[in-house]
Amino acid sequence: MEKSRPREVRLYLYHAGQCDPKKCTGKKMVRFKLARLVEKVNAIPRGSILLDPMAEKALSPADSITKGLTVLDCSWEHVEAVFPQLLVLDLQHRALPYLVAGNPVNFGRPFKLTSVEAFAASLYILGYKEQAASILSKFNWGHTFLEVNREPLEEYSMAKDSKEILKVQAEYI
Ligand SMILES: C[S@@+](CC[C@H](N)C(=O)[O-])C[C@H]1O[C@@H](n2cnc3c(N)ncnc32)[C@H](O)[C@@H]1O
Repeated sequence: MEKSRPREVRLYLYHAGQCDPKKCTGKKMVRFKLARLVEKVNAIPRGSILLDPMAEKALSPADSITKGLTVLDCSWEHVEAVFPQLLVLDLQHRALPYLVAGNPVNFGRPFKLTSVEAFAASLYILGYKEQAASILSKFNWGHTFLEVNREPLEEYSMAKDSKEILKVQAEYI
């Protein structure tokens, strides 16, 4: 029997305190109660998907999101040091496939997404398109992310598994 699908995905933000909280998209999501702030690394829900730009496996519709989705909001300068430390925890590390930033600071830059963009891309790929649009709607540039990535996002959301995601990605790189 098919597992029941939650109506919305639970979103968790672990904030490493390395960026300006006024500009941080993750902190803004927490203020709007769109994501729950996790204060300690050990409090990240076990079994949840951790969006890790260095992960070997790509996120795909085959992933189970029943335990939720976690973004680690840290400075890009520290990504290579921070993520490997979390490999000891029971989390599903997943990288997002090729997508470009839609925010005005890094517009058009591939792979390096803000926290809200990473959440929205994941939700879209996992079939939670309304929730993706809803979290982006709190940012005046948010709709741009979906507009510039609509085609790959649609294709990724129809992929069977991580291998198929990589095949689709190859069309765009
Ligand atoms: C490095 S932080 C920077 C956040 C930025 N300070 C902000 O205001 O949104 C962005 C986080 O989003 C997730 N993320 C971004 N791009 C990603 C990718 N290509 N694959 C997987 N996760 C990604 C990761 O959890 C990453 O640590």
